[in-house]
Amino acid sequence: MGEHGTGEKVRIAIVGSTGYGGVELIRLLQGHPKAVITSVISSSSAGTPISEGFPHLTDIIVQNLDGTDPKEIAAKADVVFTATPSGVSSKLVPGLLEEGLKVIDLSGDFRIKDGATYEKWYKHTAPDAAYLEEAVFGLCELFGEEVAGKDFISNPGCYPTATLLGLVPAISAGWINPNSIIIDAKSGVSGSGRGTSLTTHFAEINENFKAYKVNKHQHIPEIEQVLSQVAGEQVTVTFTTQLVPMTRGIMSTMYANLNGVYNDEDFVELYRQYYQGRPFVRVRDTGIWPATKEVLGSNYCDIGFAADPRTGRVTIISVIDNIVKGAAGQAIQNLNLMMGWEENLGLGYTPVYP
Ligand SMILES: NC(=O)C1=CN([C@@H]2O[C@H](COP(=O)(O)OP(=O)(O)OC[C@H]3O[C@@H](n4cnc5c(N)ncnc54)[C@H](OP(=O)(O)O)[C@@H]3O)[C@@H](O)[C@H]2O)C=CC1
Ligand SMILES: CC(=O)N[C@@H](CCC(=O)OP(=O)(O)O)C(=O)O
Repeated sequence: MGEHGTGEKVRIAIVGSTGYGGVELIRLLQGHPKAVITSVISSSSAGTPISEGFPHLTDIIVQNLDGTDPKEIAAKADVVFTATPSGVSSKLVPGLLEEGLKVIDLSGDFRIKDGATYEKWYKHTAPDAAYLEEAVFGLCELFGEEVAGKDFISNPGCYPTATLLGLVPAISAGWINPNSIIIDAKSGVSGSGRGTSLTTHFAEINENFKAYKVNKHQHIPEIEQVLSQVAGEQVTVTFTTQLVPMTRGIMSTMYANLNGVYNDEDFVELYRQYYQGRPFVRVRDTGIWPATKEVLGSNYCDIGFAADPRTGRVTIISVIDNIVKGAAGQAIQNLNLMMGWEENLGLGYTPVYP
């Protein structure tokens, strides 16, 4: 067993390794100095080489895909990432935990602490309350200390990651009215996973820009849960999601009423202080707003501001790569924190540009 401290690598299994999140976990973990992938898992293609479906992994991952039996996974791995759809993770994870595996789940199944709220937004049966309680919500920059030493982490959603990193410092400081927040968020199409659908096929998305799930998106309760905790009062937000014709990237543009007179420099200073020592949040100088390409392929979240004394509002712009900081990268950041390693171990990717 490759435990921390023995000099051996920690053995990793990836369930859902044939999806976008799983394939990105493979890419990023290949360069991790303390972890080694020992099992890539598929519920539909077990027994075949992963390079059959993903030729870019030829000569990189040579073993065949394994099946989903928890005992077999536990025989090969110490930590398992479940990069599986919501409604699937809730059924898989309990068996994996029972086998003594450490689990990092990428789905929305264990993020919402109240089962009834989860069922309302996700339309799936909620996991048992004991698992919801055990799961640590792994938004690393906010709850990293709670992740250390734990066995079960629920990785945050892509939109909530960009949005919460953009809003929490200003709410914590009392600079904005938490119940005035409007979030206008855009995502590349990979955010909806590898499966094809009418909304995401080329002719529908190319040279197009469309809103979806307006006021009904399943990430609303996740965002409100954390903002309410930080604000110390019930917070509700207006949240609009839009698909843009690009592969990766999320831009979350947030508007809120200011509680006082603050300028751009004040915001830059507040956020730099808040995220001091956190390697993956970069706060832009005034007047320089982030773009999705500036974080592409990396675990960075870049944030910029425009405070407007004329309207009494601030605009906060936050960008991430949805599959890295919004999924696989943050999941590895959680692995690092869970194991007591440096937060940025194996994650020092420079953004791909252009
Ligand atoms: N894409 C993104 O940007 C983000 C995704 N997420 C979340 O991460 C998770 C994975 O997303 P993503 O990779 O995009 O999704 P994909 O649809 O691309 O992949 C999901 C994978 O899950 C596997 N799967 C499906 N059913 C089962 C099952 N019953 N048992 C085991 N495995 C199963 C499938 O592989 P197979 O058929 O081979 O088993 C499939 O490849 C989801 O919960 C998603 O919401 C979170 C943040 C961002
Ligand atoms: C572009 C796009 O379609 N994105 C997806 C993100 C889904 C996701 O990540 O789902 P959970 O976090 O809830 O598991 C969506 O908006 O539903």
